[in-house]
Amino acid sequence: MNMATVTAKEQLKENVLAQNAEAAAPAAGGSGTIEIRDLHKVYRTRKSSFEALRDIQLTIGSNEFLTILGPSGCGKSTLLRMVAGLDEPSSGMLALDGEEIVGPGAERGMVFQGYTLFPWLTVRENIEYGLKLQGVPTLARRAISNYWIKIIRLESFDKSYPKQLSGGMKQRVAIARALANRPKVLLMDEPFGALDAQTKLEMQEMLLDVWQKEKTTVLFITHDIDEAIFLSQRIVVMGAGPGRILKQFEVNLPAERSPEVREHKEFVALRRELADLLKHD
Ligand SMILES: Nc1ncnc2c1ncn2[C@@H]1O[C@H](COP(=O)(O)OP(=O)(O)OP(=O)(O)O)[C@@H](O)[C@H]1O
Repeated sequence: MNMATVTAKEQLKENVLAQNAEAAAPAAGGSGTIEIRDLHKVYRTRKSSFEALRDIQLTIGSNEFLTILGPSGCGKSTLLRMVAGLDEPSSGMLALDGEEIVGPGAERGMVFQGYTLFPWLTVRENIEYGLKLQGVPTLARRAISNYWIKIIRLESFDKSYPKQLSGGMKQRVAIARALANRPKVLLMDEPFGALDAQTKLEMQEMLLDVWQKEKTTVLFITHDIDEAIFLSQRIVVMGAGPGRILKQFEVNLPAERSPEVREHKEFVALRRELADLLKHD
């Protein structure tokens, strides 16, 4: 076989893989709009009850990057768990594209702070996991995982197991695994909280890059003011006792955010305003 034939064959294989990737990955479709109305959450035990969330009203638009910022214990994770369908409201309603959320669903991908990869699966197998469950054929799964492995720049780690990866690498795989299923909504609970400062900044840039390509609605949780401003289009600040929305801020910074944006006067002013608000709550 001469070189030209080999190259043509490889090209053909690439083309088939690419077509499969497009065909197999369900289009993100729908809009990914989340509506939260009159939401209350009370945790009850036999002896006591604790009001974790009071009167939450929030709409998160299609493809919006919205961050919930607030101190420890203000109910951020409780709220996210309800959007994920992992917990039920005591009263009120949550809906995705007009359909009430009554449990978990593939159209909502999740990334947590703790590394939740399957330790017995390789990087590639972790990314392909959800696709396999959905019955996506092998060739198409391979094409999709190739795409994601490239985006998260782990080409030489596709056969590695989670224990062989750094914290940042594991979180990149977790993001790829969630997005490989093409969810309408990506729910992220302090996903970079356990990373060192430099890795955290790199991950924030990677996430913005991916979000701009994928056009998914992102609901992100953090208690890091700079992280919230750098990533978001809108920031919702929550306070504790009981957990409630204090104030919302539009982030009027350019969509393309380079690290220098942190010196922007809008950024600096918003940082000050948010810090004041959190300090006085
Ligand atoms: N299953 C539960 N039973 C009883 N109380 C709970 C339960 N889960 C959470 N809480 C309480 O509800 C409040 C909100 O918790 P939540 O984890 O949502 O806060 P958070 O803002 O995400 O905090 P952190 O930033 O520390 O993760 C806390 O006071 C917590 O103790």
